[in-house]
This record gives sequence, structure tokens and C-alpha cells, in this order.
Amino acid sequence: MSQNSGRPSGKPPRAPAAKPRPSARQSRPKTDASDGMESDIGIAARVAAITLVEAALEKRSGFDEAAASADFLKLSETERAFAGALALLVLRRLGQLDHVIHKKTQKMPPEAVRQLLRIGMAQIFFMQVPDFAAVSTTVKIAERENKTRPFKGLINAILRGLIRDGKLSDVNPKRLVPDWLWQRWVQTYGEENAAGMASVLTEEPATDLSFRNPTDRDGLAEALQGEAVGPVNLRSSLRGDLRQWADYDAGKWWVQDIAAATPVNLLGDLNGKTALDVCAAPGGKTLQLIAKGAQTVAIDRSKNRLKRVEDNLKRIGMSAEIHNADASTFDDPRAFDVVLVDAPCSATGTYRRQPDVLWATRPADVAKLADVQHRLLDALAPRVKPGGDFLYCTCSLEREEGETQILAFLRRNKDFTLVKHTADQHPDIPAASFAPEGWLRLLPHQRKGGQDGFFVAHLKRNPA
Ligand SMILES: C[S@@+](CC[C@H](N)C(=O)[O-])C[C@H]1O[C@@H](n2cnc3c(N)ncnc32)[C@H](O)[C@@H]1O
Repeated sequence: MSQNSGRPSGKPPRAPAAKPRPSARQSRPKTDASDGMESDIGIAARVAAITLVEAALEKRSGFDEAAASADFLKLSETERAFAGALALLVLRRLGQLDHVIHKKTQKMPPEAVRQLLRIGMAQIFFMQVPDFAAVSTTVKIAERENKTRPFKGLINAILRGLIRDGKLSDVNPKRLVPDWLWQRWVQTYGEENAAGMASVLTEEPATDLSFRNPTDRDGLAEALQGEAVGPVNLRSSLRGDLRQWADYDAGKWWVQDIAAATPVNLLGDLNGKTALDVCAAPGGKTLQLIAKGAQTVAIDRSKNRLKRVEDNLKRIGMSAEIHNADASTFDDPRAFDVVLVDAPCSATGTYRRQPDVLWATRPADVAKLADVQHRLLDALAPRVKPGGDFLYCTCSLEREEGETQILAFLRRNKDFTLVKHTADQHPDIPAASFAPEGWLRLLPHQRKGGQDGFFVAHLKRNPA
């Protein structure tokens, strides 16, 4: 899934379509003016960051579950924001940090010690935390446990040595992602693309917004410190609490990565048309379909996530027919002008904002999800009116969830044809993202400042 719930953030925004993760800049990285606030953030927030990292490495939903746990929620808002930002930085730089640890130790220390070194280094090199605070809090945490106490001298020496060195050694992009994924990326996209894809991990993503209409977008560009990145989309350089941003309450925009906005942006005016958005939560694409004029039915299997669709619709002032159901068995005889399947997937394309997907995804997950996508495509195809549009997309970088899936669908369903989109028709989309076949393969490094990795295929059902 491209957007997760329950992520800690500075002040959790109530209802963006996508909840942005806490940003390190929110917690004042070295590049920002420091007000010394980190000195007030103590041991609890750092221990919480370690818990988040451990949970993220253990299983796919680990980060979100840990961030929603009672222990985490007991922390103050500032502590949660700091812990979330620190954990995400560690996950974004994990390969690089572990490489440094490897170089600085003769024998790889136990995992608990590595966690401490990782959070210490991330604070020193990537956050606006005074060096002394980063070292002393890390050593204090080491003192608390039998398994880490014997290593406190080593931790102290390594961190101080790195501060003296002044900077981390340059990172080989290959080290930023797990080896199996690197091999897959090289095999699928070539070494140069793989290196570009890995390198975006070192940049903190900006926040992309989608608007109801271009006039609102242009009118708010200055207040939101943004630049246009699509027909109704803005890339904002603002950080912090979204609810304080211009016209949040007026519901003129919602958070949506530009790549996630691309599938619906491909469609023309939908006034007078009907749309079925299955796999709709948290609702970014539902809002886009309605903004284009479609009378929209939104379905999602998750009741909790569907609540976010309702919240988003309410804030933006839109309405849709909503059903909590499994779309592959949803019994509804209606056919629609547009059917959108934004299928559940490995979400490997979202690693800029959700770096835990890199470390918690396993090759077997991809195969399992490809089966689900196959079922959804076959179940929803009959819901497309003759001559209607069938949009399929995933925020995955794996071919099994994109190209292979669509080629197999077209072999099974002679009633559908692929619509060929080209760079000339869409000057807002990086030319490199258009495949000769006509589908889009959006890679994270193809846009300045990055974008989520996405696959988009636009099919048409043949007229009756
Ligand atoms: C990639 S997310 C959708 C993001 C959403 N389209 C947006 O733009 O905000 C996938 C969604 O599919 C839902 N889902 C997974 N399997 C489903 C099924 N069989 N039927 C309906 N929804 C499903 C998940 O609950 C999740 O909310």
C-alpha cells in the first residue's frame, strides 16, 4: 500500500489523503538554524526511535504498529516527532551506517549495539543535534542494559572518532538498499538507473499536493512555497504541521505524491461520467476522480482506512458512494465509465517516504501480491463499460506487479486494448517514464527532487 496510517508526525495532520512521515527537517537538521531544542529531548525519544527501527526491520507493518503502540503514544508530541524522524533517517541510511560500523569495528558488534551506533551517527551527521548530546544520550542508553553496557566505551570511542573525522565516507549507492533488491533493480533497470534509484534515499522528500483545480493551485503557490509539478499539482517546500498551511481547512488541496497523482491525471474531463475506485483508501485518487467531475463509487476492504476516505472527503467538501468490501467479490451489477484499480502491492516504490519497505519486504511478498492483483484485475474488468477506461496502477518497482501483470491480463482479455501515452502528450511527466508499449514506469530518480516509483497502465474496453 502506498500510504500507511499511524505514522508519528510533528502534529499529526487530521486528514491529508496521504500522511507524510515526520521529516528530519521538522526536527531541525544541520542545515537549519538550531534553537537548541534537541537538548531538551531526552532518552525516552531516542529509545523510542530504536524501538521503531527494530520493529521496522522485523516485519512489514512493524513501523506502523510500533508507532501506534500505547508506549509510543505516551510520549509527548515533540518526542514522537523526534523519534519518528530519527528512526526514518536511520532506515533511509541503514546500509551506509552499517558500512561505517563495519569499517570501524574488527568484529560486527551485536544488533543492540549496532542500533545504538546507528541512532548516534544519524543524529550527528543528519540532524541538528549537538554532537555532545548525541554521544552522551547514546552512551547513557548503552549503560541501561546488560547486553550493551560492556560496549559503552566502544560506542563512545566510535562516535567521538567520527565527529573528529568530520563526515561520513561517501556512500556507494549500492550500499543504500538490501543486496537482493539491488540485484533486482540492476537486472530490471540497469546499473545506472539502480544507482539513481538508490541515491534518492539521501534526499529528504518534499511534500506534493493535489488541488481541486489549477486556479487554486496557482493562487496558493506562493503561500505554500511550491512549484507546479503537474496539471493540478504543487511541490511544496514547507515542513511541519500541515493543518497550519494555507487553506488546509478550506479543503483546497490534499497530500499526494506526484507519481501517485499521475494515473488519474492521465484522464480527461469526467463530467457526466461514473467512476469506480476500488482499493480507494485513504482516498487520494477518489478525490482526483471527483475533482474531474466523476460521480464516484469508492470501495476498500479496510474499514479503518475507509474512515480516512470519509474524513478526506469531508474536509475537501466532496462526496462519494462508499462501500467497505472486498473488491474481488463485491457483488454489484453496475458498469462504469472509469474503473481504477490502485492495487495492494509490495510498495517498494514508496521507499523515499517509507524506507522500512526496503528492509522488511521479502521476494515472496511480491509473488503473493501479484496473485491478488491478478484476481482484482479479472474481477473488475466486467465492471468497465464498453468503450470505458480501465486504469491499473501500483506503487511497486517490481515487474511482476506491473508490466508482467498487464501483459498477462491483455492475453486473457481480448476485449481490452492498451492506450498508448507518450511524452509529447504529457509535458509535465518526465519523458523517461514513458515505455514504448504505452504504459508508464515512473522511477524515483526520473524527476528532480524524486517521486514515488509507480507503474501505470491505461486500458480501454473495446466498444460494444
Ligand atoms: C495502494 S492502497 C490504495 C491507495 C488509494 N488508492 C489512494 O490513492 O489513496 C491499496 C488499498 O487497497 C485496499 N485493498 C487491498 N485488498 C483489497 C480488496 N481485495 N478489495 C478492496 N480493497 C482492497 C487496502 O486496504 C488499501 O487501502
